[in-house]
Amino acid sequence: MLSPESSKPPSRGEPATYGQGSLRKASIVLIGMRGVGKTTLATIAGKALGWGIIDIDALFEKREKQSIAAYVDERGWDAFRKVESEIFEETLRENPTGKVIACGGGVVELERNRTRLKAFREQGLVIHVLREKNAVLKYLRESTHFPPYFHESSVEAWDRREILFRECCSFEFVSFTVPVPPAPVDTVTPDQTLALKPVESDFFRLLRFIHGVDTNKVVLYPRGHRSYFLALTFDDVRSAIPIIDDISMGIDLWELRVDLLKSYDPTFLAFQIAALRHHSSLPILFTVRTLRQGGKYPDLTDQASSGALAALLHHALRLGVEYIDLELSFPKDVFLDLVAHKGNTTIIGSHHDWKGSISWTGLEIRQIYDRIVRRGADIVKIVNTAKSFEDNMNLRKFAASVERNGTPLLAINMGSEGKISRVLNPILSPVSHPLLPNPSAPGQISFFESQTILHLTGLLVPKKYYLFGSAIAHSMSPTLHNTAFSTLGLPHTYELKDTQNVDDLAEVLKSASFGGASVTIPHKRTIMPFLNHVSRHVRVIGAVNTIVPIPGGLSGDNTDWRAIKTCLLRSLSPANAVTSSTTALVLGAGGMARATLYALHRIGVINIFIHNRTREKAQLLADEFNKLDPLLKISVLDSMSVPLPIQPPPTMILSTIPATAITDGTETLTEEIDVGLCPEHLSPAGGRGS
Ligand SMILES: Nc1ncnc2c1ncn2[C@@H]1O[C@H](COP(=O)(O)OP(=O)(O)O)[C@@H](O)[C@H]1O
Ligand SMILES: O=C(O)C1=C[C@@H](OP(=O)(O)O)[C@@H](O)[C@H](O)C1
Repeated sequence: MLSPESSKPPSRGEPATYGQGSLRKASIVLIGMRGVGKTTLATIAGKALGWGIIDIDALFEKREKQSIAAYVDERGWDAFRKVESEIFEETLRENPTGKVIACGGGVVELERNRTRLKAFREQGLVIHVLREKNAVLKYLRESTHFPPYFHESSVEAWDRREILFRECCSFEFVSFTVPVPPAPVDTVTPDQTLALKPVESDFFRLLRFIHGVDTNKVVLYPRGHRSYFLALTFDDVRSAIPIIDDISMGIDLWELRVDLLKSYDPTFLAFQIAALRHHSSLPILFTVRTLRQGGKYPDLTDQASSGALAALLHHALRLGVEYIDLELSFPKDVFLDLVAHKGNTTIIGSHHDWKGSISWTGLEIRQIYDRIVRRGADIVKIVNTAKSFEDNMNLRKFAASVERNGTPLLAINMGSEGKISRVLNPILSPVSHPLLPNPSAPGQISFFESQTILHLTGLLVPKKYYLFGSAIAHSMSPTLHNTAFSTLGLPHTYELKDTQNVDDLAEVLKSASFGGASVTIPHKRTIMPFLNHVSRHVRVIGAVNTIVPIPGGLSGDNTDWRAIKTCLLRSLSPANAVTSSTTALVLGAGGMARATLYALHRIGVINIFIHNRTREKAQLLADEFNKLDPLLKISVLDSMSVPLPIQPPPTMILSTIPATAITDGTETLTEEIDVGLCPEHLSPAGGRGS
């Protein structure tokens, strides 16, 4: 979101894959069945966090100077468990912070270990790792290094232990099986970590959420924009995966209607949530509706059924869902207990009235709102049923009356006469999609329909968006943006504004219909005097590529560096995670090179070489950035045909020069430059120095 920002220079040293902020150092303990990938995940996470990695199985073998299989064969399981427990206890005691600890699969067999894990959970993180049963059992069948269990099969041990892992953990993580190149037992090779990149990215999403570094929440009321969620009404969420790109268009959040799923088994649910997360970055709302509430979950009739619901909702917290919906009619103790343990999960307290027996103008509706607030919900959701069109007006008046209360309200009317209330509701409006099996509530409309109504009723004003630049006829931006607008039902347009003279843009910038612009050469710097604010990134990079009108004027930002940063982080494996010896090579010393240096600085790369046709320009740029942060060591590389003067070879090589010449038909604006790379720059070890 663009906003006027302070002139404070951004700090460096952002961990390469984790993000900045309140990085808590409490150690992470990984538990789970044999072969699910605890050691592998500990290696990936430890490297990316820059934390120590401890594998308890490896410690055992080191201490006993014998393989676990040989030890168990010689002295039996009880003797093994005794020593394992001592090592486990010692490891947890001595490493409360800064370590990722992989436990042996049988650690939960002893009650004292389980008690220890539960105690550890209070100060650190105990994460239960899961993987597809078939894939793990296949691995176990093929592996020869495990001692056999005496009294049961792997499957029996699995089913029995799963309950114990769940009982002892703070969170659960599904490590989906990806094809990995083979490696010796209990080792994780660089090629494997690269193949396991999707696992790393799933795991860090969970970690960022748990630690509050990025809780992936929908921004409510961002400058008048509305937010939407789509209720997934499948009995198995994997049915949504092939259409996920289509159905996610325009929405901010998934609602997983858990009551409609074909099973409420905790492992099935863990895989359902993980599958959705694996394919979409949108946050998830976990909703359970009972039969009486219009859903499919059995009605609560006694203590046992309330207990089962409470367990299901607690499981949602364990899965780290971003939002949970709690009905006001759920037992009060269940509601309050969930609120007390919510961590970074947002609680939506909801009330549904299928008959429309409560009026929006009476006292009772206010009492319902207040009761939900008193229970500790973060957002109140009241769904009534419209009997007349006027009920929608009364709803909006009620919403206005509680607006200053502080707890956001999502209020809609069901039924055909209530449709307009769905359009007018500003936050988290439930929408349907034609590709879904059926709407989750009567009167639900799609995102596209909602935008069309907003436009036709004058509530969504058409805006004009532009690309400012010269010789831009080839740009794909109009096609991209206009396709998005028409697909989403938005009335806006995006067009090219092709000019060499920046003053030609003044009129467009002042026009009431101006919605925003992308900026390219030659205006990235010269546009700045026309703007009221520029972001702190722009101040360092010295170029604007995005203009957004905000209250109080025009704001300029630079998103080039973000794209470069994202691209780099996506391709860095934990094996070549950024350290103080990581080196980067940048070609070119123009505007894009500035954004590149900035992106490198933000991910913590301090050793940078710049090569440029004109040496002086590269030197000026290096000097300027070196002054920004004394830790930076940027130097000029005179020739591309010699190796870098320091080892290891560059982990990243970034070209900021045009791949082809750019002309405007008459004049060559930039030439095509052929840069030959020295073979030593392209180390087969990818900058890992080996
Ligand atoms: N997500 C995954 N996809 C594919 N293979 C995996 C995954 N996670 C782990 N593996 C592989 O499974 C095997 C067991 O992993 P390991 O980390 O040793 O498990 P654990 O420590 O839980 O016994 C290794 O061969 C590893 O490469
Ligand atoms: O399941 C078990 O009882 C065991 C699992 C192994 O650990 P991993 O799960 O780390 O492979 C290892 O501790 C030992 O073979 C016992």
